[in-house]
Amino acid sequence: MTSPKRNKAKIVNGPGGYILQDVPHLIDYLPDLPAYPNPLQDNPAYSVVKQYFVDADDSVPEKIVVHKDGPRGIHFRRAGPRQKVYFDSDEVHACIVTCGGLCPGLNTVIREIVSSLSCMYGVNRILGIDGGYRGFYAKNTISLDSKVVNDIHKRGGTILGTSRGGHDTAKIVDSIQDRGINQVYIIGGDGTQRGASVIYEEIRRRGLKVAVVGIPKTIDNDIPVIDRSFGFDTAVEEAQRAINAAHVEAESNENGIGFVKLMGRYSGFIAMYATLASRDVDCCLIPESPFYLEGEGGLLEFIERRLKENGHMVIVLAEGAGQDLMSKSMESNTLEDASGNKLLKDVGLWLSQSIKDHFKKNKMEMNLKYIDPTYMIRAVPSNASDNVYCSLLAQSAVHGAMAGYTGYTSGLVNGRQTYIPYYRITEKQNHVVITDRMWARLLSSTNQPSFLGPKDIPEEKKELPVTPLPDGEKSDAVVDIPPVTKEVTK
Ligand SMILES: Nc1ncnc2c1ncn2[C@@H]1O[C@H](COP(=O)(O)OP(=O)(O)OP(=O)(O)O)[C@@H](O)[C@H]1O
Ligand SMILES: O=P(O)(O)OC[C@H]1O[C@](O)(CO)[C@@H](O)[C@@H]1O
Ligand SMILES: [Mg+2]
Repeated sequence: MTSPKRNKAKIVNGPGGYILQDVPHLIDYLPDLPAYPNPLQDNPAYSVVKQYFVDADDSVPEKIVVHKDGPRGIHFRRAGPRQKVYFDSDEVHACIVTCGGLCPGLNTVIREIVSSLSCMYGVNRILGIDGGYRGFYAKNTISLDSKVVNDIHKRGGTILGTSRGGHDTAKIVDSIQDRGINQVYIIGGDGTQRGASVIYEEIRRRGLKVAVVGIPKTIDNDIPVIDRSFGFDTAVEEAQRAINAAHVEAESNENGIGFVKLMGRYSGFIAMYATLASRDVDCCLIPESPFYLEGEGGLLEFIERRLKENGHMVIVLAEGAGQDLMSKSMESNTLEDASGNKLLKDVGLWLSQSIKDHFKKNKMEMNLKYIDPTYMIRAVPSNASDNVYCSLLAQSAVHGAMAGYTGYTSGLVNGRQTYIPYYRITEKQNHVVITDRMWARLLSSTNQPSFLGPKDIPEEKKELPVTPLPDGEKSDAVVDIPPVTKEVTK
């Protein structure tokens, strides 16, 4: 096996095309750090477990569908407790920060980081950073212990507060250094993980013994590599309530249309899964699948047809869908939020109005009810399945930091907890792949048009006799994990 160059991607190659995309360790740049036996070995809860510690060589494959003669492919380091730790419990001074938009489960992750540090590793100095990255240098900190966080998983939001913008690397690392913090847990989406990566680089440049750990958060499920993000199940489940209401309204009115807008700036996962779960949805519109309004095969023609057939219909729309269509008919929008994310226009209002105008013009009766539950969905506490997921994620994050790993995001890959190097998390976004089977499943469930002409389907898709393994995209592997949803009666 060969080792990588310092400070670059840590890649380990093995036989049969095995590749480990490893994460940094504090001893990569502080080679003389002492190690200690893991205090968990004396923890009565684990005394009965046969093999509690993770084997140093354990790794998890990125793709589990393989061809018999194919290479073994990319692997990630398996998360979990190690025999040796690189922090003495008394020496640990940890902090937790939450950044970006809200997401169900944030409080559960905070609670479990605190519990894991204090109950498993006997750590008693844990700080909460108030209000996102800028809280490191512009606000006071909050002391966290098991008592303070005891009930927080039952609440939505984040007890620490969050924000966009305000990432000043030098000021943040100065604050970490001045306060003597040596473990930094950063919970947030793609932007946050980019910020975490820069913080890690600066800490390494300064030669500090500080572990920087990311925990991926995104209600949109737009973070690549991982199976799904925490809070996503809850969001899909909560979306059912809005879709149910839309269905009731649509059914009770002549030519009723129930129209629901869900979150999903660039990725339509919530809309796709909420549609599949509900079975009441006639049409799902997501950013990845362009559509058009007028003419043969267009959305308006489909709506007319469905109303004639059924007398009512339900449409689910992700907020990022149809933005190009809207900007053709409105002034273009260059506004950004404090983090530099483009601010979207309300496609729901625009599309509802376009549908209303069309029916008015054609003198057809139609009753459209527009429901926008987006912030209500984001603000709920996480459901049972997400609570378990958040807890395991947080425990894995803590085990990794205690074992001296740094510069990684803790994440679930093919059902296993792993440590993923930042560059894999930040290099691209996870999108619904509309030429994959999952989107086809949705189309066959709603019977909506694909809005794709033959020219839009790549040549190789039409001709290949066998399915190639997806290359860069997580594709089926990402989307095949069904969210836990409440049963919905039609
Ligand atoms: N390239 C970057 N370098 C450093 N910091 C960044 C970068 N991109 C974003 N950040 C910081 O990360 C924080 C969160 O970013 P952002 O608002 O984009 O949300 P996010 O983490 O992507 O979450 P979500 O999109 O799910 O709401 C902000 O404080 C922002 O300043
Ligand atoms: O909280 P804000 O800034 O309004 O952000 C809303 C955006 O955040 C997200 O929920 C992602 O966190 C997107 O789905 C949505 O577009
Ligand atoms: Mg983001």
